[in-house]
Amino acid sequence: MISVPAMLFDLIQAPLRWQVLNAGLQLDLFDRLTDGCDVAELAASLGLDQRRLMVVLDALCAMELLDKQGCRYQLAASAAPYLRSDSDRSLRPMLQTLPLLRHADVLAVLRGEGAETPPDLSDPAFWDRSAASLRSFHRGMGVDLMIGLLESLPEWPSVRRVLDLGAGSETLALRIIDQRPQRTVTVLDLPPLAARIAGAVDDRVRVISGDFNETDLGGPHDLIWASMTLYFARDLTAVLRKARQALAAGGVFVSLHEGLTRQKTAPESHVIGRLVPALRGVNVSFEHGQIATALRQAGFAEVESRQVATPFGLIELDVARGEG
Ligand SMILES: C[S@@+](CC[C@H](N)C(=O)[O-])C[C@H]1O[C@@H](n2cnc3c(N)ncnc32)[C@H](O)[C@@H]1O
Repeated sequence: MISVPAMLFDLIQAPLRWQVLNAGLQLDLFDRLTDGCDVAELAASLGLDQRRLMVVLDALCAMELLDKQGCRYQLAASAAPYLRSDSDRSLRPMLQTLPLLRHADVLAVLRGEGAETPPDLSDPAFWDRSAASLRSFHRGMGVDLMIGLLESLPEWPSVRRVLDLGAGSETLALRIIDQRPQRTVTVLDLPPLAARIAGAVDDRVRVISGDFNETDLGGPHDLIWASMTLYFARDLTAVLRKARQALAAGGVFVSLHEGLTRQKTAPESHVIGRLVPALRGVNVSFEHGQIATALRQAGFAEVESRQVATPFGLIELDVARGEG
C-alpha cells in the first residue's frame, strides 16, 4: 500500500504523464520512431526546437515507451504493438477519444462554469462515434481478458452458440470463432453501430441490429455474454429475463460490469474514470451485487459472482445458470 505522502507526491506528476503521452500522439512520434531516429533529424522534420524535444523524448524514455541510445530514440518493443498506428493491437483510437470523455477541468465543471453538454449515452450516434475507440480497446486489451474469462467457465468447451449483447465491435465474435470454427456467434448492437459491425464480418457472425430492451434476442444460445452494456437496460430484470428465455437448456449468462462498493467510493479506477461524466449528470455504474440480485429476480437459479482484476480496474463477473 502506497503511503499518503507518496501518493500525493505522485499526483503532482500524474497529469504530466498523460500530457507527455498526448504530445507523442499528437506529433505522431510513435510511428516516426518505429525504426529509430536521430533527435536532430526528428526536430527538423517536426519544425521543433531540438533541446525541448529532447526533454520530452527523455520523459517518454522514463515512462519506458521509448528507448534511447545516444542521440537516437526508438519506440520500445514492448510499447510498439499498442502505439504504432498500423498495429492490430493499436490503442491509439482509444487513447485519442476516451480522454475527451474522461478529462475536464473538474473545478470548473463542479462550479458549473462553461456550457456543459453531457454525453448522451442513450443516443445510438454516440456509440457509432465510439466505434473505433471500442474496437481499439477490444483488440488492444479487452478481448484477451474476455476470452480468458470465457475459458475459465466449465461450460466453455461445449458452448456452440454465443450471443454478445451490446458487443461494441466484431472483435470478440471473431476471436471466439477463430478458436473453434464450429461455433456460431450472434452480436447484437444498436444501429448504426450494428451495420458497421456487419460490414466487418463474414457470414460466420450473425448481426442483430436493435435495442436489447425491445429486440428479440434470437436463440437458443448456449452462452450470452453482456459486458459493460447493461446500464442501458430500462428494466434490468426484464432484459435479463428475456436473456434467460433465449438460452438453451443448460445455457449460461455471463455479465462483466463494475460493482461499486464502500458507498460507491470504490474501486478507485471506476470512481475516477467516470467522475467527469458523473459531474455532467451521466452516472451509469452498477453497485456490488446489483446485477446478481437482478439475475435471481429474472429467474436464474444459481448466480456465481467474483471480482476480476483487469488492466482497467476491478470488475465483477456474474455467471448465472439454470431455471429458478
Ligand atoms: C461501453 S460499450 C461496451 C462494449 C463491449 N461489450 C465491451 O465490453 O467493451 C456499450 C455497448 O452497448 C451498446 N448499447 C447501448 N445501449 C444499447 C441497447 N439499448 N441495445 C443494444 N446495445 C446497446 C453500445 O452501442 C455499445 O456497443
